[in-house]
Amino acid sequence: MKTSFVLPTGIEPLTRHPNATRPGQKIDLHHSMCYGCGADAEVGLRIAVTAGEGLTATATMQVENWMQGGPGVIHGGVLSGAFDEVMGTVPLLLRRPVVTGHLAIDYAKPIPLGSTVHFGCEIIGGIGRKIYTRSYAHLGDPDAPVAGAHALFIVIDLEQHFADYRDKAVHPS
Ligand SMILES: CCCCCCCCCCCCCCCC(=O)SCCNC(=O)CCNC(=O)[C@H](O)C(C)(C)COP(=O)(O)OP(=O)(O)OC[C@H]1O[C@@H](n2cnc3c(N)ncnc32)[C@H](O)[C@@H]1OP(=O)(O)O
Repeated sequence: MKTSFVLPTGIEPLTRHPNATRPGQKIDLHHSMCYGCGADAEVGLRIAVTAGEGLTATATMQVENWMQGGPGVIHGGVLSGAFDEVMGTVPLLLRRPVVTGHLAIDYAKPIPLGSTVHFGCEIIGGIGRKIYTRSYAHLGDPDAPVAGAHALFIVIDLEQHFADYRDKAVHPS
């Protein structure tokens, strides 16, 4: 798939944490009100990410009517959010919390409402606190991708990063 994302030189391989979620199990360490994965979010993508071998994962998302952009197809921003969620979850296999620094999406085909989008994702490697990932999406045939993505995630101190915002957090009612 065509992309203009350029990976920097000097990316080092990274290693799965020994206590990481086992292959085949859902990576389930985020909160229930998350727009990307939360079951209690008022509006959300409800993406389930499953750990794969090594530093890989898979995920699925149902394309619902509220996700419409162009007539009959998913909005590009919704797909972008889905890639962000999938790729942002995979660094948990390193047991390192991250936030998105840079996200790049390549749209290859329109995705119809009612589809199930399947995602594959892997961690390419890292440099210091920077973790690079890539992902692709298909509608059932992995040899026919409909979109791809690359991202840079930055490892954060979870407590410190959200310290000024926790009083604004929304909780399940
Ligand atoms: C929801 C979150 C929960 C997370 C916890 C639990 C995780 C559970 C999984 C859940 C899955 C969620 C998946 C969704 C994830 C989001 O959507 S997160 C929300 C969107 N992202 C944000 O809000 C981040 C906002 N930005 C920031 O807070 C700050 O810019 C950052 C990213 C923390 C970096 O700030 P900093 O710590 O001061 O570090 P800084 O020195 O600026 O940057 C570090 C390095 O990255 C480089 N860098 C930073 N930005 C860029 C860039 N855009 N391009 C290139 N290089 C960059 C810098 O140049 C620097 O490089 P070196 O000098 O080390 O070579």
